[in-house]
Amino acid sequence: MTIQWFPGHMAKARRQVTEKLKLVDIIFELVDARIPYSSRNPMIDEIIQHKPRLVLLNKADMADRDATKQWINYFQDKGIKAIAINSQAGQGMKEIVRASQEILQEKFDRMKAKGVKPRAIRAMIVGIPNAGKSTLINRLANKNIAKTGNTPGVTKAQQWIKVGKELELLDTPGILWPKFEDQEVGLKLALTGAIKDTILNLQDIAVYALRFLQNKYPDRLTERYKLEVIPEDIVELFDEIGKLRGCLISGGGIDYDKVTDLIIRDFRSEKFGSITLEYPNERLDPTVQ
Ligand SMILES: Nc1nc2c(ncn2[C@@H]2O[C@H](COP(=O)(O)OP(=O)(O)OP(=O)(O)O)[C@@H](O)[C@H]2O)c(=O)[nH]1
Repeated sequence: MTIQWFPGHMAKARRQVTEKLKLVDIIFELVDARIPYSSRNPMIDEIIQHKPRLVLLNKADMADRDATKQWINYFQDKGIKAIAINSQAGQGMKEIVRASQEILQEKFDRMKAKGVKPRAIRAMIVGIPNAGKSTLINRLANKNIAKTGNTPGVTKAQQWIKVGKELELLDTPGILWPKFEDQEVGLKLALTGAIKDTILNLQDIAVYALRFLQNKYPDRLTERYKLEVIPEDIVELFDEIGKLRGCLISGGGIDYDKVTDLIIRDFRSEKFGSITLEYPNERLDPTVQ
């Protein structure tokens, strides 16, 4: 699915989330653990207002463990609970329920004191395209998708998925737009697959990946392509990888398109290992001192 975020789309996406806010106790904000800053919706705080939230650092299996810990602390410092999960393998699912209960403990205690009958926590997942929303919903539903009846009192019928006795999840997630504030954010989104390749120049994405590896993980780059040295010059680096990998055009020159595809594919399929593309201490968020 190609999503083009025009102002009208953004307004609609926002309205859809806003409409459902009143139905839930908590928002599960799903972000990509490799780019927790760039994969957050820039207006999320404004959109969800004071609704309790749990940040889920998804695809933690593809991210650097130490970086993920730093991100959890970063959110904690902002007063937001965050946990690392792997929706594909179903890791962290119990933790989601536990963390939600912890966050909502006071609210539910108050309800109990007022004599309100105990009920399951109601939640909704929001996130940018490709963050893993459907994968997480399927995991939490655990194949036994037990759609409950419509919630009375709302004009449009809502379907809820029961997750054990403790949690009910809206079956349609809120899709929000990513940040488009600068080129680097765009490159990170493209490299991790959050935006369609056609939006950005593929070679720019591959160059970004190579530069990142050159700086942060030279050993992994050397090891993957069996490089003797890593040329500083990016064209030379493309040439070297092309030669070693046989990415050649018929006359014998380097086929840069092939090298480009190779690098992007290798990154996405974790041939360079688990990698986080941004750290909280890089002062990415202008609102953070
Ligand atoms: N390695 C890994 N891959 C994941 C994880 N969660 C989701 N994926 C993969 O990420 C891709 C996107 O997942 P989806 O569940 O389709 O994402 P979505 O947010 O529903 O995407 P849209 O429908 O575009 O909004 C799929 O290829 C999933 O298999 C995870 O925790 N680890």
